[in-house]
Amino acid sequence: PQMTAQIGNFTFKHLFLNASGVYCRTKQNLDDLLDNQATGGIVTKSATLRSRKGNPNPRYHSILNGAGSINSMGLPNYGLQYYLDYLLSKSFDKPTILSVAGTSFDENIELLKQIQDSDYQGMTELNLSCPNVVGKPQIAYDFETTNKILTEVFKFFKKPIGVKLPPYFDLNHFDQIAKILNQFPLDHVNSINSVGNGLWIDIETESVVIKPKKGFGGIGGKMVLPTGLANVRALRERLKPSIKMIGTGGITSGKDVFAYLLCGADLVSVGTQLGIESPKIFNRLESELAAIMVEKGYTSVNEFRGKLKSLE
Ligand SMILES: O=C(O)c1[nH]c(=O)[nH]c(=O)c1Cl
Repeated sequence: PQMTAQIGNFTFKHLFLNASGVYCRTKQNLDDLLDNQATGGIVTKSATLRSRKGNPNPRYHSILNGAGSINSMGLPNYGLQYYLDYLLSKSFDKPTILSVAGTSFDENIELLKQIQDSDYQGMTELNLSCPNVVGKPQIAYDFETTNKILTEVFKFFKKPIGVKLPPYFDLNHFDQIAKILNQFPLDHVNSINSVGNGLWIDIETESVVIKPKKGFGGIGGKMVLPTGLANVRALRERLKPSIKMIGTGGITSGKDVFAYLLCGADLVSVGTQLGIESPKIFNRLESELAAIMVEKGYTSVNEFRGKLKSLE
């Protein structure tokens, strides 16, 4: 069955991406993802201008035997130049998405200016939703600042760009963020990032399980699937068709991928479960999705993408 997607001028021959931050910090990670035949493209760890060590360990913990994850990594990455060098070091047979996350308004602008002035011709994703930089709010929860940043960006940035959003939990917030995003020539929206500032406790030790922020961190994995589905569905219904959708959050099976496609996702990305299973997960997800499509008599994802039924 035909499982492909298009974002702007980029054709994805497979529907699967890594979620930024998982299995994508090093050039070796990115090559492993690239070499996997079931990945449609690759996404880098969000880059800052300079290399960052990130928050102190322990900063990641698996919850309830892999039902979820909590992380407060703190944006550890090798800096924009490292990822640009990698992306300019060879030609790629799949689309690449360079994720960036400045820790200030000015850093976000400078990151994008350097990408605009570089020879990089792939896709860029502005991460507006990192929940783990101590003292910094998630930009996309501040609608005015989000509008201000995107207004400034589109004065000079002419290459393909999308945004990574945090989960919203209020229908009016979906209305507000969609109204802002619809004003800009965005290629895509990627929803959701981790559910910010959860807390996990070890009953034995009567302690939190990660060190940064007194144990508070972003929640990912299966337990955030309902939130991810809702955000993709709500944003798809509100965003103009030219803004394509990457569905992220809690994918562990072909059924979850099918659900995201029904909500309108063009592509999906996998984080927590990728960290557990390594890139071979993409082969499993693709064959599970194909089996569901065959069983239902679908020959192309276009026959059911975005066609989630309500109960009339
Ligand atoms: O702590 C992190 O590095 C991190 N962790 C997340 O769960 N989402 C993000 O966007 C980032 Cl930037």
